[in-house]
Amino acid sequence: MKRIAILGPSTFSEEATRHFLGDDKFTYVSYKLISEVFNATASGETDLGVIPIENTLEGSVHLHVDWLVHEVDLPIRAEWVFPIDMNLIGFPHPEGQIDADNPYKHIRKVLSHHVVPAQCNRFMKRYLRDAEFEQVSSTAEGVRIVSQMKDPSVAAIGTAIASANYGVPMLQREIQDHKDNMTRFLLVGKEASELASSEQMKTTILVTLPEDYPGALHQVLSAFAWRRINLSKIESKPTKKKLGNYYFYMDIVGTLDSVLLPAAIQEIEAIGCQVRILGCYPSYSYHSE
Ligand SMILES: O=C(O)C(=O)Cc1ccccc1
Repeated sequence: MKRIAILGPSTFSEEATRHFLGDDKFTYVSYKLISEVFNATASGETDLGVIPIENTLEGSVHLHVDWLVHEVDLPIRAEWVFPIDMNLIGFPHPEGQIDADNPYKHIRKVLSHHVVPAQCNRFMKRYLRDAEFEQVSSTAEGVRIVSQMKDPSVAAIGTAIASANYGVPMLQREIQDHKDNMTRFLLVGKEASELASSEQMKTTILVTLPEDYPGALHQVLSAFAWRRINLSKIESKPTKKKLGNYYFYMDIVGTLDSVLLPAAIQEIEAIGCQVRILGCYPSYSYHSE
């Protein structure tokens, strides 16, 4: 059985991965830090790794994109999108509600993963105004700490599974700003995975433009445009080598097995762009069970 590294246990990554890949074909190996997920997969300790990469409200998880681009050489093998329901998890105040307007007034500190506050902004402004946010390595780690502290003034935001597994009560379900809060996950690994094919294939490339070439980005985009190749994402990111130097991270709808996409890539290389292919992989959309 293939081994898959995930941030976990009882995280959104685990929920999303079990939903898509099931429980019988893979062994899931939990790591506390996302850097450990990358390193385990790069060193061969696991065959594959799962990385949360982008959220509807927050956009890219920059730290994870940086790891993928700068720290490891792990091709993308699949992607899927999963709805994320954030939950407030903690102990109620022993004397009951201390403020008539706010049942969570007793909470002074909230622990969670760093991408969480942007997804629960409205709820936190309304009910957790006096609470300090403390970043921990995963949502489940926050719930684990709360379970040990048993202090009602410290709560966490995480999965329903973490609440059940760590025995910390669910104070309020679905506190995310938008009902359709989605996160995109990537499966990465050195070896091709034997996953079910998807009708939608995607290719991710990084493009560095030649310096002093006016209109280079326009030419890159037109190489895709006139072939009617769709880009589903384009983001500029610093190269980290020199201030003001950027590369473009592009998700392209299409496969390298086609005629058109390799031709477009050749065309942009011909104008002096550097192209690195991060992966060509099936993209799965979400279907509720
Ligand atoms: O900490 C987790 O539960 C994760 O899997 C990372 C994460 C956090 C918030 C939304 C999606 C993924």
